[in-house]
Amino acid sequence: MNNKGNIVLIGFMGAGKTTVGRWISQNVNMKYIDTDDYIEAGQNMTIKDIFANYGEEFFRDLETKALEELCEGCSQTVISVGGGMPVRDINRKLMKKLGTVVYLKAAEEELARRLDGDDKRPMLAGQDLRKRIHELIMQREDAYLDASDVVINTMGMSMNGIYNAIEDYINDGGR
Ligand SMILES: Nc1ncnc2c1ncn2[C@@H]1O[C@H](COP(=O)(O)OP(=O)(O)O)[C@@H](O)[C@H]1O
Ligand SMILES: O=C(O)C1=C[C@@H](OP(=O)(O)O)[C@@H](O)[C@H](O)C1
Ligand SMILES: [Mg+2]
Repeated sequence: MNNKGNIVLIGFMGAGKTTVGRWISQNVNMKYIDTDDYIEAGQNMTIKDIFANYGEEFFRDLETKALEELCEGCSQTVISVGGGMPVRDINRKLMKKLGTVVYLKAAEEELARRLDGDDKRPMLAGQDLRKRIHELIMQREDAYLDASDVVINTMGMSMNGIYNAIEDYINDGGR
């Protein structure tokens, strides 16, 4: 594990970053921060309202600022980020500085099942869900791979199994 002992969870919307991050913090002695929660608390506004009032670029700037702040003070923390975080070069660098970056993957049809009916994710609003998921994954996959130290295909895995896979990677020397 890198010397700050942080784990950074990345991946597409619905991949389980927030769920896995929360599970780890509840079952292992690590703190937990979700950058979406961190941004919402800082702005006193939901992600949906931030997008509606100020647009995507403003939100992306807040994401970069959040990572910069977390790089200053975080240790022994699981950090789940938003699905778009790895798209900016600077964010990929900041995440590598922050900790071991884990890319959580799930099949597109499973993501669609999980995200169907969601109204909190502006990047998916008002479009054919399956098509939108596919299109965004195609745009983002290279950034996810470039950002990550390890990829975990979570299909059929329990929370415990996902955590064990992360721990195995770190214990095997990780990064
Ligand atoms: N491994 C999993 N198996 C089944 N459902 C899951 C799993 N991970 C997440 N979910 C469900 O998918 C939805 C999105 O999960 P979330 O953790 O918010 O994803 P992310 O933060 O990656 O967007 C939630 O309803 C959550 O309960
Ligand atoms: O993929 C994206 O661009 C986004 C993902 C969301 O987080 P989750 O991946 O946790 O849903 C949230 O940051 C915002 O709605 C934008
Ligand atoms: Mg999340």
